[in-house]
Amino acid sequence: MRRSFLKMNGLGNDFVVWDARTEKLALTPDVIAALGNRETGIGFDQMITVERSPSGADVFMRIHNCDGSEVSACGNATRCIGRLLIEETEKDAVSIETRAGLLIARKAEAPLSVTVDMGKPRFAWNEIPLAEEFADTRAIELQIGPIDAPILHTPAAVSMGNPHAIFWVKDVDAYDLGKIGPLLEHHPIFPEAANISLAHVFAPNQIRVRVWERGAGLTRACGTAACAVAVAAARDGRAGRSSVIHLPGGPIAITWRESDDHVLMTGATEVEFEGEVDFDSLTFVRTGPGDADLQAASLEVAQ
Ligand SMILES: N[C@@H](CCC[C@H](N)C(=O)O)C(=O)O
Repeated sequence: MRRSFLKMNGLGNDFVVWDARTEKLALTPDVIAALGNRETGIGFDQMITVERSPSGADVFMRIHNCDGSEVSACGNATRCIGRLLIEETEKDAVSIETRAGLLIARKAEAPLSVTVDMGKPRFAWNEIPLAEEFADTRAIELQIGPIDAPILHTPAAVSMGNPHAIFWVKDVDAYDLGKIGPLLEHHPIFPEAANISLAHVFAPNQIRVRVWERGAGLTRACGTAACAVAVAAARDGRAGRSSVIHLPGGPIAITWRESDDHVLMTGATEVEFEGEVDFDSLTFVRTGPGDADLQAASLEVAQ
Protein backbone atom coordinates (compact mmCIF):
# COMPACT_ATOMS: atom_id res chain seq x y z
CA MET A 1 0.00 0.00 0.00
CA ARG A 2 1.21 3.52 -0.85
CA ARG A 3 -0.10 6.68 0.73
CA SER A 4 0.60 10.40 0.27
CA PHE A 5 1.51 12.67 3.14
CA LEU A 6 2.57 16.24 3.83
CA LYS A 7 5.60 17.02 5.95
CA MET A 8 4.99 20.20 7.95
CA ASN A 9 6.38 22.01 10.95
CA GLY A 10 5.45 24.74 13.39
CA LEU A 11 8.70 26.49 14.41
CA GLY A 12 10.67 23.32 13.73
CA ASN A 13 8.33 21.01 15.71
CA ASP A 14 7.70 18.68 12.79
CA PHE A 15 4.88 16.41 11.66
CA VAL A 16 3.81 13.95 9.07
CA VAL A 17 0.22 14.75 8.12
CA TRP A 18 -2.14 12.17 6.61
CA ASP A 19 -5.47 13.10 5.06
CA ALA A 20 -7.70 10.22 6.19
CA ARG A 21 -11.03 11.92 5.53
CA THR A 22 -11.98 9.74 2.58
CA GLU A 23 -9.65 6.76 3.03
CA LYS A 24 -9.16 5.72 6.67
CA LEU A 25 -5.71 5.08 8.08
CA ALA A 26 -4.89 3.31 11.34
CA LEU A 27 -1.21 2.63 11.99
CA THR A 28 0.19 0.55 14.84
CA PRO A 29 2.54 2.20 17.38
CA ASP A 30 5.44 0.14 15.90
CA VAL A 31 4.83 1.47 12.38
CA ILE A 32 4.46 5.04 13.68
CA ALA A 33 7.75 4.73 15.60
CA ALA A 34 9.48 3.26 12.51
CA LEU A 35 8.26 6.12 10.30
CA GLY A 36 9.18 8.65 12.98
CA ASN A 37 12.78 7.43 13.22
CA ARG A 38 15.04 10.21 11.90
CA GLU A 39 17.74 7.82 10.67
CA THR A 40 15.69 5.09 9.02
CA GLY A 41 12.23 6.61 8.52
CA ILE A 42 10.78 9.97 7.50
CA GLY A 43 11.54 11.44 10.93
CA PHE A 44 9.07 13.58 12.87
CA ASP A 45 8.06 14.66 16.36
CA GLN A 46 4.35 13.91 15.90
CA MET A 47 2.15 12.13 13.39
CA ILE A 48 -1.13 13.86 12.58
CA THR A 49 -4.11 12.07 11.05
CA VAL A 50 -6.84 14.32 9.72
CA GLU A 51 -10.18 12.52 9.91
CA ARG A 52 -13.85 13.39 9.48
CA SER A 53 -15.27 14.98 12.61
CA PRO A 54 -18.02 12.91 14.23
CA SER A 55 -19.56 16.08 15.71
CA GLY A 56 -19.69 18.48 12.76
CA ALA A 57 -16.36 20.32 13.13
CA ASP A 58 -14.37 20.88 9.92
CA VAL A 59 -12.13 17.92 10.86
CA PHE A 60 -11.02 15.67 13.69
CA MET A 61 -7.25 15.81 14.32
CA ARG A 62 -5.68 12.63 15.75
CA ILE A 63 -2.23 13.07 17.31
CA HIS A 64 0.49 10.49 17.90
CA ASN A 65 3.91 11.17 19.39
CA CYS A 66 6.86 9.67 17.52
CA ASP A 67 7.07 6.87 20.11
CA GLY A 68 3.65 5.71 18.83
CA SER A 69 1.59 6.93 21.83
CA GLU A 70 -1.70 8.68 21.07
CA VAL A 71 -2.20 12.02 22.87
CA SER A 72 -4.88 14.69 23.11
CA ALA A 73 -3.29 18.03 22.25
CA CYS A 74 -0.63 19.55 20.01
CA GLY A 75 -0.52 23.31 19.59
CA ASN A 76 1.90 23.54 16.67
CA ALA A 77 0.06 20.85 14.71
CA THR A 78 -3.25 22.64 15.33
CA ARG A 79 -1.80 25.73 13.63
CA CYS A 80 -0.51 23.63 10.72
CA ILE A 81 -3.83 21.83 10.19
CA GLY A 82 -5.62 25.16 10.62
CA ARG A 83 -3.54 26.62 7.81
CA LEU A 84 -4.27 23.70 5.47
CA LEU A 85 -8.02 23.95 6.12
CA ILE A 86 -8.10 27.76 5.77
CA GLU A 87 -6.33 27.38 2.40
CA GLU A 88 -8.64 24.53 1.35
CA THR A 89 -11.96 26.09 2.42
CA GLU A 90 -11.04 29.78 1.98
CA LYS A 91 -12.87 30.38 5.27
CA ASP A 92 -11.60 32.92 7.83
CA ALA A 93 -11.87 30.44 10.68
CA VAL A 94 -11.98 26.66 10.86
CA SER A 95 -12.91 24.24 13.63
CA ILE A 96 -10.65 21.37 14.61
CA GLU A 97 -11.92 18.68 16.96
CA THR A 98 -9.30 16.95 19.12
CA ARG A 99 -9.44 14.54 22.05
CA ALA A 100 -8.89 17.63 24.24
CA GLY A 101 -11.86 19.54 22.78
CA LEU A 102 -12.91 21.77 19.90
CA LEU A 103 -10.31 24.34 18.77
CA ILE A 104 -10.76 27.28 16.39
CA ALA A 105 -7.96 28.36 14.04
CA ARG A 106 -7.84 31.73 12.25
CA LYS A 107 -5.50 33.25 9.70
CA ALA A 108 -3.08 35.64 11.45
CA GLU A 109 -1.54 38.82 10.07
CA ALA A 110 1.94 37.52 9.18
CA PRO A 111 2.15 35.31 6.07
CA LEU A 112 1.62 31.60 6.82
CA SER A 113 0.88 32.40 10.46
CA VAL A 114 -2.17 31.10 12.28
CA THR A 115 -3.88 31.96 15.58
CA VAL A 116 -5.48 29.09 17.46
CA ASP A 117 -7.89 29.39 20.36
CA MET A 118 -6.49 26.63 22.56
CA GLY A 119 -9.36 26.79 25.07
CA LYS A 120 -9.04 27.09 28.85
CA PRO A 121 -6.02 25.95 30.86
CA ARG A 122 -6.70 23.60 33.76
CA PHE A 123 -4.98 23.83 37.12
CA ALA A 124 -6.73 21.31 39.37
CA TRP A 125 -4.34 18.52 40.45
CA ASN A 126 -6.66 15.77 39.21
CA GLU A 127 -7.20 17.46 35.82
CA ILE A 128 -3.49 17.83 35.01
CA PRO A 129 -3.29 15.01 36.31
CA LEU A 130 -0.99 14.70 39.34
CA ALA A 131 -0.74 11.59 41.46
CA GLU A 132 -1.46 13.40 44.72
CA GLU A 133 -3.58 16.31 45.82
CA PHE A 134 -2.09 19.82 45.69
CA ALA A 135 -4.31 22.74 46.66
CA ASP A 136 -2.03 25.10 44.70
CA THR A 137 -0.43 23.87 41.47
CA ARG A 138 1.59 27.06 40.93
CA ALA A 139 4.47 25.33 42.72
CA ILE A 140 4.24 21.62 43.41
CA GLU A 141 6.63 19.62 45.57
CA LEU A 142 9.15 18.06 43.24
CA GLN A 143 12.88 18.51 42.93
CA ILE A 144 15.81 17.07 41.07
CA GLY A 145 19.47 17.90 41.70
CA PRO A 146 21.67 17.74 38.61
CA ILE A 147 25.36 17.44 39.61
CA ASP A 148 26.48 20.25 37.32
CA ALA A 149 23.65 22.81 37.61
CA PRO A 150 21.40 24.41 40.24
CA ILE A 151 18.62 22.25 41.71
CA LEU A 152 15.37 22.22 39.74
CA HIS A 153 12.44 22.52 42.11
CA THR A 154 8.77 23.38 42.72
CA PRO A 155 7.53 23.45 39.12
CA ALA A 156 4.20 24.90 38.11
CA ALA A 157 1.78 22.31 36.72
CA VAL A 158 -0.79 23.11 34.03
CA SER A 159 -2.95 21.14 31.62
CA MET A 160 -3.46 22.53 28.12
CA GLY A 161 -5.30 19.33 27.19
CA ASN A 162 -2.01 17.58 27.99
CA PRO A 163 0.15 17.67 31.14
CA HIS A 164 2.91 20.25 31.56
CA ALA A 165 5.42 20.99 34.31
CA ILE A 166 7.36 24.27 34.20
CA PHE A 167 10.57 24.83 36.13
CA TRP A 168 11.55 28.51 36.55
CA VAL A 169 15.32 28.85 36.14
CA LYS A 170 17.94 31.59 35.67
CA ASP A 171 19.51 29.98 32.61
CA VAL A 172 17.60 27.48 30.45
CA ASP A 173 20.86 26.40 28.79
CA ALA A 174 22.57 25.46 32.06
CA TYR A 175 20.83 22.06 32.13
CA ASP A 176 21.33 18.84 30.20
CA LEU A 177 17.63 18.55 29.38
CA GLY A 178 18.25 15.46 27.26
CA LYS A 179 19.40 13.70 30.42
CA ILE A 180 17.02 15.03 33.08
CA GLY A 181 14.00 15.33 30.76
CA PRO A 182 13.17 11.60 30.72
CA LEU A 183 13.49 11.32 34.52
CA LEU A 184 11.07 14.19 35.06
CA GLU A 185 8.72 13.11 32.24
CA HIS A 186 8.20 9.75 33.97
CA HIS A 187 8.31 10.94 37.59
CA PRO A 188 5.62 9.11 39.62
CA ILE A 189 3.96 12.46 40.46
CA PHE A 190 2.76 12.49 36.80
CA PRO A 191 0.53 9.40 36.35
CA GLU A 192 0.20 10.11 32.60
CA ALA A 193 3.81 11.39 32.33
CA ALA A 194 4.36 15.08 31.46
CA ASN A 195 5.93 17.57 29.08
CA ILE A 196 8.79 19.30 30.88
CA SER A 197 9.77 22.96 30.31
CA LEU A 198 12.64 25.06 31.61
CA ALA A 199 11.63 28.72 31.52
CA HIS A 200 13.28 32.08 32.22
CA VAL A 201 11.59 35.48 32.08
CA PHE A 202 14.41 37.60 30.57
CA ALA A 203 12.48 40.84 29.93
CA PRO A 204 8.92 41.98 30.62
CA ASN A 205 6.58 39.44 28.98
CA GLN A 206 9.49 37.77 27.14
CA ILE A 207 10.19 34.21 28.20
CA ARG A 208 12.90 31.84 27.01
CA VAL A 209 11.86 28.17 27.05
CA ARG A 210 13.34 24.74 26.30
CA VAL A 211 11.09 21.71 26.24
CA TRP A 212 11.44 17.98 26.74
CA GLU A 213 8.26 16.58 25.18
CA ARG A 214 6.49 13.53 26.52
CA GLY A 215 6.79 10.74 23.96
CA ALA A 216 9.03 12.77 21.65
CA GLY A 217 12.05 14.08 23.58
CA LEU A 218 13.79 17.39 22.88
CA THR A 219 11.90 19.36 20.24
CA ARG A 220 12.55 22.76 18.68
CA ALA A 221 9.17 24.05 19.85
CA CYS A 222 6.04 22.90 21.64
CA GLY A 223 2.87 24.97 21.24
CA THR A 224 1.02 23.64 24.28
CA ALA A 225 4.18 24.15 26.39
CA ALA A 226 4.33 27.77 25.18
CA CYS A 227 0.69 28.22 26.31
CA ALA A 228 1.33 26.46 29.64
CA VAL A 229 4.43 28.58 30.36
CA ALA A 230 2.67 31.87 29.48
CA VAL A 231 -0.31 30.99 31.66
CA ALA A 232 1.89 29.82 34.56
CA ALA A 233 3.91 33.06 34.34
CA ALA A 234 0.76 35.22 34.36
CA ARG A 235 -0.72 33.14 37.17
CA ASP A 236 2.02 33.97 39.65
CA GLY A 237 2.81 37.49 38.43
CA ARG A 238 6.04 36.79 36.53
CA ALA A 239 4.47 38.22 33.35
CA GLY A 240 1.29 39.83 32.11
CA ARG A 241 -1.49 38.02 30.25
CA SER A 242 0.26 38.42 26.87
CA SER A 243 3.80 37.22 26.38
CA VAL A 244 6.17 36.03 23.70
CA ILE A 245 7.65 32.60 24.28
CA HIS A 246 11.08 32.20 22.68
CA LEU A 247 11.71 28.57 21.81
CA PRO A 248 14.78 27.13 20.02
CA GLY A 249 12.68 27.09 16.80
CA GLY A 250 11.43 30.69 17.15
CA PRO A 251 8.84 32.86 18.90
CA ILE A 252 5.20 32.12 19.68
CA ALA A 253 2.85 34.88 20.89
CA ILE A 254 0.44 33.86 23.64
CA THR A 255 -2.48 35.78 25.11
CA TRP A 256 -4.50 34.44 28.03
CA ARG A 257 -7.77 36.29 27.47
CA GLU A 258 -9.37 37.68 30.60
CA SER A 259 -12.95 37.75 29.27
CA ASP A 260 -13.32 33.98 28.80
CA ASP A 261 -10.11 32.45 30.20
CA HIS A 262 -9.16 31.12 26.73
CA VAL A 263 -5.53 30.92 25.57
CA LEU A 264 -4.73 32.27 22.08
CA MET A 265 -1.55 31.14 20.37
CA THR A 266 -0.11 32.76 17.23
CA GLY A 267 2.86 31.46 15.28
CA ALA A 268 4.31 30.31 11.99
CA THR A 269 3.59 27.19 9.95
CA GLU A 270 5.57 25.57 7.15
CA VAL A 271 4.98 22.90 4.53
CA GLU A 272 8.37 21.19 4.07
CA PHE A 273 7.49 18.82 1.22
CA GLU A 274 4.93 16.36 -0.11
CA GLY A 275 5.79 12.70 -0.02
CA GLU A 276 4.57 9.15 -0.42
CA VAL A 277 5.15 6.16 1.87
CA ASP A 278 5.35 2.57 0.72
CA PHE A 279 3.99 0.63 3.70
CA ASP A 280 5.40 -2.71 2.52
CA SER A 281 8.98 -1.49 2.74
CA LEU A 282 8.32 1.46 5.11
CA THR A 283 10.26 3.70 2.75
CA PHE A 284 9.26 7.08 1.38
CA VAL A 285 9.92 9.37 -1.56
CA ARG A 286 9.45 13.11 -1.95
CA THR A 287 6.78 13.88 -4.53
CA GLY A 288 6.21 17.62 -4.27
CA PRO A 289 7.62 20.95 -3.13
CA GLY A 290 7.31 22.80 0.14
CA ASP A 291 6.99 26.50 1.02
CA ALA A 292 10.76 27.15 0.72
CA ASP A 293 10.92 25.55 -2.77
CA LEU A 294 7.89 27.52 -3.96
CA GLN A 295 9.31 30.74 -2.56
CA ALA A 296 12.68 30.15 -4.25
CA ALA A 297 10.92 29.39 -7.56
CA SER A 298 8.82 32.56 -7.38
CA LEU A 299 11.94 34.63 -6.64
CA GLU A 300 13.64 33.12 -9.71
CA VAL A 301 10.65 34.00 -11.91
CA ALA A 302 10.60 37.53 -10.53
CA GLN A 303 14.31 38.11 -11.41
N1 LIG B 1 4.41 19.36 20.06
C1 LIG B 1 3.15 19.51 20.63
C2 LIG B 1 2.76 18.62 21.77
C3 LIG B 1 2.67 17.16 21.34
C4 LIG B 1 2.14 16.23 22.41
C5 LIG B 1 3.03 16.11 23.62
N2 LIG B 1 4.32 15.57 23.31
C6 LIG B 1 2.32 15.23 24.66
O1 LIG B 1 2.63 14.03 24.77
O2 LIG B 1 1.44 15.76 25.36
C7 LIG B 1 2.68 20.95 20.74
O3 LIG B 1 3.06 21.75 19.87
O4 LIG B 1 1.89 21.26 21.62
